[in-house]
Amino acid sequence: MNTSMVKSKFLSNPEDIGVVAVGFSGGQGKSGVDAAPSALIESGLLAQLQNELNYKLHGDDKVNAYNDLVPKQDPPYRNMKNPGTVSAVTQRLSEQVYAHAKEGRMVLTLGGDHSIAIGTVAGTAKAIRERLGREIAVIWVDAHSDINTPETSDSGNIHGMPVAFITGLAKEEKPEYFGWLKPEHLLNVSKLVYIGLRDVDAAEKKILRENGIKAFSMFDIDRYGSLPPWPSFPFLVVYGIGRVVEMALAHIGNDTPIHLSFDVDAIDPMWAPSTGTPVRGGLTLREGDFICESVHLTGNLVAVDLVEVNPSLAADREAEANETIRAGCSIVRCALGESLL
Ligand SMILES: NC(=[NH2+])NCCC[C@H](N)C(=O)O
Ligand SMILES: [Mn+2]
Ligand SMILES: [Mn+2]
Repeated sequence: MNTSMVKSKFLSNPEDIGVVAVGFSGGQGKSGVDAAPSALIESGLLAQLQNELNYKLHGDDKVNAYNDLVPKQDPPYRNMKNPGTVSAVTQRLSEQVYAHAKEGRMVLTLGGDHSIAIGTVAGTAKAIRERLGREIAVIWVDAHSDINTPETSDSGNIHGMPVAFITGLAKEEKPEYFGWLKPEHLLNVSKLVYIGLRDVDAAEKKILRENGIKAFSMFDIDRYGSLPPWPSFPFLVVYGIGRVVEMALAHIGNDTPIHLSFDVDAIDPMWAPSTGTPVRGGLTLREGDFICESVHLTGNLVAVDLVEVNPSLAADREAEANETIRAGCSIVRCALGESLL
């Protein structure tokens, strides 16, 4: 870890990162998102964390495929597609994340589709409760709110539901269908904050409203421009992302361990086109990086997920996939402090 970087005060080993590579696509219908971890690693992400940012990496750099966990038959249950597979994989992943977080290290999870956040958040929440007696907060950076319950979802894709499961808004008793989620795995809805939303289903809007969940949409990022502090440039409007991040962090409180779950589709398709559900009008690459840099600066970060990079979804495959992978690498490096001089 370089000297200028901020050591997270909630980690007993802030120089250490537990890496979990999750080659999993079962939370949605498009193949290719399972190839993201190896693409990110091959492009040099882990080597940079090790050699340039000077972190010590733990965990196997081989990608987990979890093939042993896939049930022979996995019919829909409560409208969910691949429910048994996603449940089993996220349960195993929660144990992997927990094991790293219990050691007091930062956990970096490379997905995979966003259903895997059921496992990562569950693992972090449980470890931080046990280690520090504290609740985590989650900053969910995404074009989507991923808070459908099985009943409200139109698609049946579990990558549109992880937030409902980790907050306990979606409940299920059967252990093979997420019933393994216990109170110690769950996130308090008051500790959840979204940034970047722009494609939220009507039923999801209702859930957000009814539960008073803090969310900053793209509209909020545009509208919260602040007045310039420099009298000589009275025409200049300071861009809204700074205020939005400030408000998001204020909502969480500055003494709370943070899990950052970053869906690459939060970034505008101009910079991150290779993803399963792209939505135009998104964050610039700099805004995405800025969110991560700001979270790093808090010194409260305990876990980062990067999800939904799908190298095989690109019109001009080589070029667009490479752009998206570059964007993803940049996001992770910013969260881990590379921007500080
Ligand atoms: N992680 C994602 N990219 N999620 C997209 C979700 C899209 C839609 N709201 C659904 O429920 O299916
Ligand atoms: Mn998304
Ligand atoms: Mn998502």
